[in-house]
Amino acid sequence: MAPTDSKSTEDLAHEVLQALSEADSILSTEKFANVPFESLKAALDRLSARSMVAYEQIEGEEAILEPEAEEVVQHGSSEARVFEAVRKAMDGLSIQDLESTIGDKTVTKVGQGKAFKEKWIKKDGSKLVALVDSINDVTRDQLRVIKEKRTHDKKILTDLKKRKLIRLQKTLSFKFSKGPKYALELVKEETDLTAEMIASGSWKTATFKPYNFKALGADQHSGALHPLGKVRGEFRQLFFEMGFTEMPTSQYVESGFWNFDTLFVPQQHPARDLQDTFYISDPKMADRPRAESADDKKDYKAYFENVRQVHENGKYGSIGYRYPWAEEESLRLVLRTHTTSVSSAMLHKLAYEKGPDGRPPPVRYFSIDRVFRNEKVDATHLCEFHQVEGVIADYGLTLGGLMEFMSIFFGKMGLTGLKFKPAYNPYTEPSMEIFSYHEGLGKLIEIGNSGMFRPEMLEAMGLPSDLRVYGFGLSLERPTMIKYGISNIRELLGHGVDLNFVQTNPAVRLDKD
Ligand SMILES: N[C@@H](Cc1ccccc1)C(=O)O
Repeated sequence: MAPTDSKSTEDLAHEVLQALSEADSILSTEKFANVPFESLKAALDRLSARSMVAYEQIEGEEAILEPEAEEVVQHGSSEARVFEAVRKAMDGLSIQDLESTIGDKTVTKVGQGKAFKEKWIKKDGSKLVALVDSINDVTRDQLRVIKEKRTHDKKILTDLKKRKLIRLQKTLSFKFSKGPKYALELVKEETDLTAEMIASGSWKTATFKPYNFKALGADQHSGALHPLGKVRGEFRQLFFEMGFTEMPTSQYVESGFWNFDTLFVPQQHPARDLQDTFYISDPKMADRPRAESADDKKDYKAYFENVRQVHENGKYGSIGYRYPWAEEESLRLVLRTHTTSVSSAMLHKLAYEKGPDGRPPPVRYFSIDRVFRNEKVDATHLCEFHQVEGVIADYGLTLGGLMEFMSIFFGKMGLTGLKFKPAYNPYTEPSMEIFSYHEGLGKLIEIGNSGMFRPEMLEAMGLPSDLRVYGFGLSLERPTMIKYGISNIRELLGHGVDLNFVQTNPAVRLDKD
C-alpha cells in the first residue's frame, strides 16, 4: 500500500523500517513519493536519532510542463497541427480555411511559420499544400517523455525551457539505509523517570529517550521595548558620551511665557494660533512666573519685565517688535509646542549659576520628550511627537562651531555630508535647517533645525553678553521611521500600533544603515 499524507510520524517510521527490511537503500522518490516532505523528514529524524536509520537529503531538479505544453501533449505542436490540417485537405487549404479548421489564431500563425521552416508545407497560389506525407512531431514526443519522467536530456530541457514550454523546479528527496541499531520494531522510549518506575524497578530495563540538545526552547513571553524607546536610548547614550546632561521635561503644560515669549515669539505669530497650538481650557491661565521653593532666589519679576520690554520697545541692542504686549496672552496655558520652552527655563537658571570665575559656566543640555502641535493627522504627522533638543552654552562660540558640532553629532548616526540652509526662528539668529542625503529616497531630507540664540533672549535672562548659546532640535520619529522602514507614523505611535511589531523588531543601531 502506498503511504499517504495522513499517516502519523510513528506509522511512517514503521513503514520506513519495513521497507528497509526488503532493500538496503531506498530513494524516497521511488517508494515514498506521495508522502509530504516534512512528514517523511520527521519520521527519518526520529529513526536517525536512535541510529536505526541513516539518511541523506538529495537536492534535484524536475521539469514541469507549462499549460501550453499540456496542450501540445494533448493536440500536438502548432506546426504539426497546421501540417495535419493542410495534409488532410487533399487539394490544399486557404489561410482562412486553415484558421477555421484549427480554431486558434496564434496556433495557426506560429504553426505555419514553423511548418514552412521545416519544409513540411509550401504556398501554391493562394493555397497551402503539403510537401511530405508524414512528419515526426518531435516536440510532442519530447514533452510526453517529460510528462511521465519529469526529466530529459539536458539540451532538450534547455531548449524547451527557452520556448517557455517547461519550467525547472528544485526537488528535495531522501536516500536512506539501515543504521547500526536497525530493527524492525520501534521500542517505546520513556521521556520521564517517574516515581512509579523507581518503585517498581522498571527503570532498569526501560529505554530512555536521549536528550536532544539541538531542540529549540519554547517561545518566552517577555516585555519588549518600543522602537521609539530604543532609538531614544541610543540618542541619550550619544548625548552622555558628548558631555551633555539631561533637562527635566516632565511638564507638558507650559505658559505662553515660557513656550513663546521668552523665546521672542511675538504674540501675533502664526505658531501661537489656535490652529497650531493646543490651549488649555481649565485652568486657562498660569500665575506670573515665580519661585517654586524657598531656595529659588531667581528674580522672576525682573525677567518678566525684561521680556515685556524686549517685545514692546526692544532692549539689549534690539529694537523689539513694537506692539502692545499683553500679559493675559503670556499667561495662557498651552500644551508645549516644543521642548525649547524647557531650554529657555534652563538658560534662565544658568544665569544665576557661578563657575570658578564667578560667571555662568559653559554647559551642555539635552532632552528627548513629547511635544504637541494642533496639526492635521496624516502619514507623517501626528498631534504629538517627540523632540530631541540640545543646548550648548559657552564663551566665544561661533556659527562654524555649531556646523562642526552638528556634523559630529549626526556623523555618529551615520549621517554625513550635511547641508545647511539658512532658516528663520524668532529666537535664533542665524538659524539653519540641516539636511542630509537619504540613500533610500535618493534626495536631501530635512533632519533638524538649529541656530544661535538671540542676545535679546539671553541678556533678558541676565546671561553675560559674551556668552553664546547654540540650540538645535529634531524629531525622534523621523530617524526611527527611517531605521525601522516605517512609512506611516501611525504604525509607530497611537492605537494603530501592532504589538507584534513592537515585540518582534530587533534593536537597531543608529550607525548601521
Ligand atoms: N524649537 C525648534 C528647534 C530648535 C531648538 C533650538 C534652537 C533652534 C531650533 C523646533 O521646534 O523645530
